[in-house]
Amino acid sequence: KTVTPPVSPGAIPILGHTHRFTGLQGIWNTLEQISKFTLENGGISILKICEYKVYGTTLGLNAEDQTLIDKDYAHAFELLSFLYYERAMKPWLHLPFFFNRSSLKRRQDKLTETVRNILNPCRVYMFLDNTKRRLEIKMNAYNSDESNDKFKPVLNHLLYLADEQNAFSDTEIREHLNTFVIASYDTSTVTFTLLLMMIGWHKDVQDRVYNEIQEVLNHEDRDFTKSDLPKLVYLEAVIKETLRLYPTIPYIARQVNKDLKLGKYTLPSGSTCAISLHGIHRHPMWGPDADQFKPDRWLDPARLPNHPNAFVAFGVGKRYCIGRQYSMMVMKTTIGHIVRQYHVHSDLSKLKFQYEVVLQPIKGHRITFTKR
Ligand code: HEM
Repeated sequence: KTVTPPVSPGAIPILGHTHRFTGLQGIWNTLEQISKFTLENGGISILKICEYKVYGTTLGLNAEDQTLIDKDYAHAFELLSFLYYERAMKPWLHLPFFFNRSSLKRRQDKLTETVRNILNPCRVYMFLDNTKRRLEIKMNAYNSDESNDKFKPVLNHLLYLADEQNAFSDTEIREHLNTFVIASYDTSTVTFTLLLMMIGWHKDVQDRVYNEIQEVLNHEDRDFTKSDLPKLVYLEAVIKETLRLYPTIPYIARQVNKDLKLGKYTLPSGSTCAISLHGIHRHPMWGPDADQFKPDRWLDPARLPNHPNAFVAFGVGKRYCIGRQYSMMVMKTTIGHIVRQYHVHSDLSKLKFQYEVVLQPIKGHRITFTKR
């Protein structure tokens, strides 16, 4: 489904997280390009931007390259995530006996196969200029100066380690790439959408974000540098508060490997345990205003719960999100660029979600930009 809202003069409609994979083509490296494209076409999908970031950083693909993993790969992932949710909602399918005989299992196997075949390292090799040549050129450029800041896609690292140190098989490379893509694109998209919704609705918050950015950049028209990002303290508080109220992954799961006593209950060894991150973030330890959006709480340690796992939007323990730091940088930079140039508008009262593996805004997530 491609949803294209009407363009009203002076306003730039951005489709929040509309139906994924809208079929729009194009890459937007800068907001100028985004807004130009938006105005010409009536709307863009935030997902498309995040998708580009993910494919770019994971695989090093540019605009032309992306055709390799366009609709089939993306669509298969989307459906897989939905099937996972469908199984979770049907307790009888939790039992392997029923699940293995179900049409859901057959669909899952087929989609898994699609994903496997598309992101086959051999095909990625071929795609990167038909041979490894381009990859080698890239790697030489990177290796010649370790201290430079040049961007290295994950794929380059993996292939390099595989070739030079025999560290990974093709299958392992493929599985790692899949993990990166699936763990990063939808989470980033939804978080980005929610952030825009929050600052679009809370004008006072948006003004403070804007003022902080102007101060950190010294009112100069320049890009952010690495050293600017830690200074965006209020913006970080806004990001955390958004993720606290709406953890993009509302539940995580763990396998219980020995009987675990919790109060008067025992979780038996071998069972799978779902942990509600949403529940932890709304727990009374956050105070009577746990349900309210108050970024200021992050600026005063005395207002935060005295528990190391009170904020778990990026998970907890050994399987904690490895993209956390990166995500914070991306969110700060992207929101920073948008707020510098645009007023953001949204209507939070109409926002509706659906629980899937990643929380899905399904209604009321229209975001509008007007030029400052
Ligand atoms: C705002 C964006 C993101 C959120 C909210 C998020 C959240 C999470 C959560 C809740 C987990 C599960 C941790 C657990 O089970 O305890 C996770 C795992 C993971 N995330 Fe993220 N994530 C985000 C972005 C990213 C990005 C951009 C990447 C890649 C660069 C990434 C890579 C991963 C990987 C590889 C795992 C699996 C780690 C493991 O099982 O050891 N994530 N993430």
